[in-house]
Parts: sequence; C-alpha cells; structure tokens
Amino acid sequence: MTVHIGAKPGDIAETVLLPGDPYRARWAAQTFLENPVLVNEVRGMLGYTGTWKGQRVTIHGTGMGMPSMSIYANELIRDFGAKTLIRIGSAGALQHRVKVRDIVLAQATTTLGSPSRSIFKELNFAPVADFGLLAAAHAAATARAIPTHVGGIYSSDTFYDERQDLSDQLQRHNCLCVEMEAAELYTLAARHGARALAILTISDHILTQEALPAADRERSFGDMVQIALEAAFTTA
Ligand SMILES: O=P(O)(O)O[C@H]1O[C@H](CO)[C@@H](O)[C@H]1O
Ligand SMILES: O=c1cc[nH]c(=O)[nH]1
Repeated sequence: MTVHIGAKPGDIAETVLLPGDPYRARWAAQTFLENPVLVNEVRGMLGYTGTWKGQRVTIHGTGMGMPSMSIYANELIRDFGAKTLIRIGSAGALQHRVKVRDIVLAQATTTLGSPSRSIFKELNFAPVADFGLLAAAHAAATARAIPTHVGGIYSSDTFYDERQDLSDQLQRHNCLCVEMEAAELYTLAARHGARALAILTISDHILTQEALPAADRERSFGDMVQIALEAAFTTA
C-alpha cells in the first residue's frame, strides 16, 4: 500500500496499462480482462487486475497531466514492481495526415517541462519509447489494418494552450499529436529500468476541430487496448 495506491503487495501485475481516465480503466478491464478485480480506488483512481490469455495485467488510471502520471508511475514501478507500462490515451492531431480515430505510437516526446525537468539542469533529455514494445505494437496494429502513425508527439502541461506560435512550430517539426503524460512516463521508465510505450487514439483534431463522436469512442479505444495487450506479451 502506498500513499495513492491502496493495493496489497502482489495485487499489481508486472504489466500495467495506463489510461488517464479511471472510468476507461474500469471499462477496459471489464471488457478485455478475465476476472478483473478492483485493486485500487484511492481518490477514485480505479485500478483493476485480471488476466488476458492467462497473463496477469493491471489496468490503472493516471489522471491528467504529468504531475499526476508521475505519482502513479513512480509508485507502480518502485513500490509494486511494474515492469511494462503502456499508456492508452487520447490525443489531439497536429498534422492533416493524422485523422480522428487513427492510432499514434509515440516514438519520442517533446515537452516544455515535466516533473523530471529540474534534475537534468541544462540538458534536454529525450524521452523515448521502448523499441521492442513499439515494434510489437506496430506489428499488431498493421495486422489489424488500423491506420497507425509512428513518430514524435508533444506532451503538454496545458490543455487550453493559447500559444499558436508553439503549435505552429510543433506542426512544422512533424509532431504528430498532443497529449499530456507520455514524456514523464518514458522518463521514469528509463530511470528505473522499466519498459514504456504510449499508444494514443486521436480523439480530436487541432487543425480541423473535428472530434470523435461519443458513440464511436469505445470501439476506437478498444483497438488501442487490443494493440497494447498484444504488444505487452509479444515481447515479454
Ligand atoms: O484520455 P487521456 O488518457 O486522459 O489523455 C488525454 O486526455 C486528457 C485531456 O483531456 C489528458 O490526460 C490527455 O493526455
Ligand atoms: O491532451 C489532449 C488530448 C486530446 N486532445 C487534445 O487536444 N489534447
């Protein structure tokens, strides 16, 4: 048991899927896992452990933003022994070729800042995905014929960002989409010897203002969960 996770030792699997939304954690666990058991509900941040094809998996919410992700990723890795952490998130597209419902596999992340920023001083650390997970997720998405993009993303600290100049530069430098947690997850995984990947479903488009209709969300998010589960155990 930690400050933010009320699970008992052994309740958390070595493979953890991490949506921002705790209700997405509940939906994904109840939809994709066998015998999902609630292992955490401190502050309403739901976590479930069950099995997928006989393998233990935990699906746990992280909340929104890197400070919140940092709390859960630190405790999951350092106190509960999580070794493979896959974010299953939503994101806003920053390129016209990236469409609503497409999947983005975040190869590398750009940030303005993160909870880890201060330890690097003048360095610009480059948070990157685990290559084995990335390759396995790409193979799983390709096998399912799901439109998928691999590349750099932006992990923002600000959902309502008013800096058009920043958005323009990110587009110009081929950033695929914006979300709010992956950079800190990748940094903590690197620091503590875990594997991490962010798999993102495009829920809205920054350039066209198109958004995923509510009725389509579960099916689209379902593809992302399937890819995450297949990737986690392809390379384990
Ligand atoms: O859908 P989730 O996983 O929460 O991810 C995205 O959605 C939230 C913003 O609405 C941020 O957490 C962002 O990263
Ligand atoms: O962080 C996010 C997530 C989805 N859509 C956005 O525009 N930003």
